[in-house]
Amino acid sequence: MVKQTIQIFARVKPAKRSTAVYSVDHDEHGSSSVEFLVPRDLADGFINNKKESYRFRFQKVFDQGAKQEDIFENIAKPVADSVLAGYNGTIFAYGQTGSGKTFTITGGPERYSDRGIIPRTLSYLYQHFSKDSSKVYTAYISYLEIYNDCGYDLLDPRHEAARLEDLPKVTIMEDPEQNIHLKNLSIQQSASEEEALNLLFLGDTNRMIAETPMNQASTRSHCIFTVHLSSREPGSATVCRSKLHLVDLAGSERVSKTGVGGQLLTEAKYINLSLHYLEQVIIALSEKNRSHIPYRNSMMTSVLRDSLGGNCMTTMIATLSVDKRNIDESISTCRFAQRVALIKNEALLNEELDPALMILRLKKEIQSLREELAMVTGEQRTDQLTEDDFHMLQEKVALFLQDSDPEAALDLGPDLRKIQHCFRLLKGMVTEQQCNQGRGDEHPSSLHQADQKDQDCPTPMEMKRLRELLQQRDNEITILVNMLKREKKRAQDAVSQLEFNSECYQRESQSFSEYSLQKGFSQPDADTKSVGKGGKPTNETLLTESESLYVNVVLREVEMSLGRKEAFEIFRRDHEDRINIEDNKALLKQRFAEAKALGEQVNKARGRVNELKAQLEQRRTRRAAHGVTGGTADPAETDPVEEQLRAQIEEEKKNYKATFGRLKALKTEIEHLQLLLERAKVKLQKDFEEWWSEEAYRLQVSGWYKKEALNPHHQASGDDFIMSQTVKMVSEYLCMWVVTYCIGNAGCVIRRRMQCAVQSLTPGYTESSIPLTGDQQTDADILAFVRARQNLLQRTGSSHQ
Ligand SMILES: Nc1ncnc2c1ncn2[C@@H]1O[C@H](COP(=O)(O)OP(=O)(O)OP(=O)(O)O)[C@@H](O)[C@H]1O
Repeated sequence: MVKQTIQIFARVKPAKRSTAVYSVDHDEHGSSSVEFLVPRDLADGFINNKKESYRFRFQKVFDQGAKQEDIFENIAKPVADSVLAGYNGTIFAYGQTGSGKTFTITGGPERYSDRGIIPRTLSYLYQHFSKDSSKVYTAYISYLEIYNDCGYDLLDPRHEAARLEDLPKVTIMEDPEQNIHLKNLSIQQSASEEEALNLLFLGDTNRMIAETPMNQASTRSHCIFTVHLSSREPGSATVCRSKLHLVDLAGSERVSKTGVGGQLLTEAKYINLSLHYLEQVIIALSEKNRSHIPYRNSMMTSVLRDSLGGNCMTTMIATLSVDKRNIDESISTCRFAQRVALIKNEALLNEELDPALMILRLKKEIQSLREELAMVTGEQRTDQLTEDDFHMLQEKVALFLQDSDPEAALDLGPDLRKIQHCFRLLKGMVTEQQCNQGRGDEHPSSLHQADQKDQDCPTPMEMKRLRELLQQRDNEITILVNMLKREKKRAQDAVSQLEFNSECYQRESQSFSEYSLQKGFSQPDADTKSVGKGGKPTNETLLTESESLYVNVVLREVEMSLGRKEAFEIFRRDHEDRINIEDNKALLKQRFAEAKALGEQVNKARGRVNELKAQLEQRRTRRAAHGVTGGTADPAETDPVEEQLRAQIEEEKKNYKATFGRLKALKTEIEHLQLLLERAKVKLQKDFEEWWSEEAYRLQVSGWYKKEALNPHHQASGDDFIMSQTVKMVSEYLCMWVVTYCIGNAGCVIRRRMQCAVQSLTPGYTESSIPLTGDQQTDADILAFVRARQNLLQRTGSSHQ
């Protein structure tokens, strides 16, 4: 058992504005402290008015310049090591909103170097798994979000289709030993770093998708990313199980400071309540002689029960913002950390005997003892083996070769005939493999076969792994092909939808004019029929209005669909993340080129090794032949040429290994960049959808407004009404186009342009009342369009009279 207090660290977020006066000191024992100096006039609220200096001690304080790598090396790596050794570990980030919790735990969305604790820890764990061949490791992952004290599974694939509230809630169950179990939380196996990162990406994307302006889940929810690890030595029945929780808590600011109401206030209360319960648990734990710890008050404290005062090595990172206006919250965060530092945890090595493995082992032992006995007592059989026996033995040998367990045995019973047959089978396989290797030597790409013939020919375990890798790649290809097919279909659908919409538009315009002719709007007495006394519309007028509204809606949909694609292009161009996306794309391209160059280097090194090996082989054969034909050279004597060739081979091998290592690291970076780009794409799409529906709504409202304003035309002439409404609609449609095409070049915010367009269509506007963008070219375009529109209106008006 390891007794340890919770380790506390602080990280200061780089400040953009003027900062408060603070300093960070490191002492000779390796710990450090942060001191805030608060001038009297700034000290308000809960801060003691008389005190001006606040000093807090931490294991280490990371000032503004600290890199993500430093944070991982100093904070996360020791915890990951203890998790690998079989202890539970937790790292949680605590601090006010925007102080850098997510940046520290998950990382920034822009650069590869901004990867946070989770991706770096995953990388570290999987590297360890591949290096340590003394144990068999298995990793599972879960990702829980706690929002308004309800739990949600971030790895639930239904996230994309459903709202957060509609998803099944994760609930807490307790067994008689008071162990916590989470119902509805999936735990997914992850065989590689790539799979684990994909799960992290899936969870983060789900979290982002569930966000709405009213539900900024990332700020208001707690997230717990957990790696469930189990390890055992091959053949051993003792399993070591440990858990690593990486926790991003919700913002810790006080409700009064957030200045929110309604739904946000409810959320803020929940957050504060759960953080308040966390504080209560921490106070209770730091008090001596407290028997009851109120873990059950909130879901978060229940889930983290082991991490707080239990069987866990826990580390807290206090994230601090040193902007002047945030200083009180930073002091409050530090105070909280000081209390946390008093909590003692007792971490146990989580070893247990797996009963199933134990039974299996004992069964095997009994069986082999029986076989031994049969051999000793001479119970041998002499009749011939049947075809079925041969078949069964072949299968057994195949299974035996595939088994990754080095202690696996061929279970043949006390039957010499079977044992001998299996030996024959194995001999046949080895001979065949040697023949293949001989052939493979001639091929430059068979480095491993040729190069490591005598040292490291692939073991059955490696073969199995390669086979699985192949299978996985096949699956990935299938998924990608399906995705491509889907995308292609979607593109085709979009084109046919576009064609359909323009047809619709033409048809509707046509039917609209036919309809208006039928309804007699072009006849001079039409208005007397449709308008009742006092100018009030009769039922017939109302019917006409609802019909025209229908046409109006169709036209709007048409114009939206037609403009959507172009609008998306412009939206994308103007989006705040564009520069990052472009940078990442460029970086990805560069990395691909680097990877290609490294791949070529690897291949060259491989080729050179094979060439040198062939020379070595030739040299040996020549020397041997020379010895046989009675030459003078002594075969036992060392040959300097051979020595040199060997040295060159070693050198090339080193070169090959180093380049291959670099290529592998580059692959991880490329995969990460691809994930960053994918996430940026999802965000862009989501932002666009929001903006687009806002604009659609705005246009709808403006349509209603104009229809109301056009009501006097109903009374004057139905024909005028139809004409002017059609003109308005068509011009609005044109406006959308002009706005998206012409003005787009100016690079101004598209929202503003749409507002200009909508405002220019409202009755009673003048040229001078049109809001302009400030860009000369753009403003000239807007004014030219508005004038053209006025001319069109006047011309259609006069030709009508
Ligand atoms: N150490 C840092 N270096 C550079 N940028 C940082 C750092 N810490 C935070 N940021 C940036 O500050 C912004 C806010 O950080 P982050 O989202 O991590 O805060 P948070 O505490 O998780 O907030 P919330 O409670 O809303 O989730 C982000 O844009 C992030 O990239």
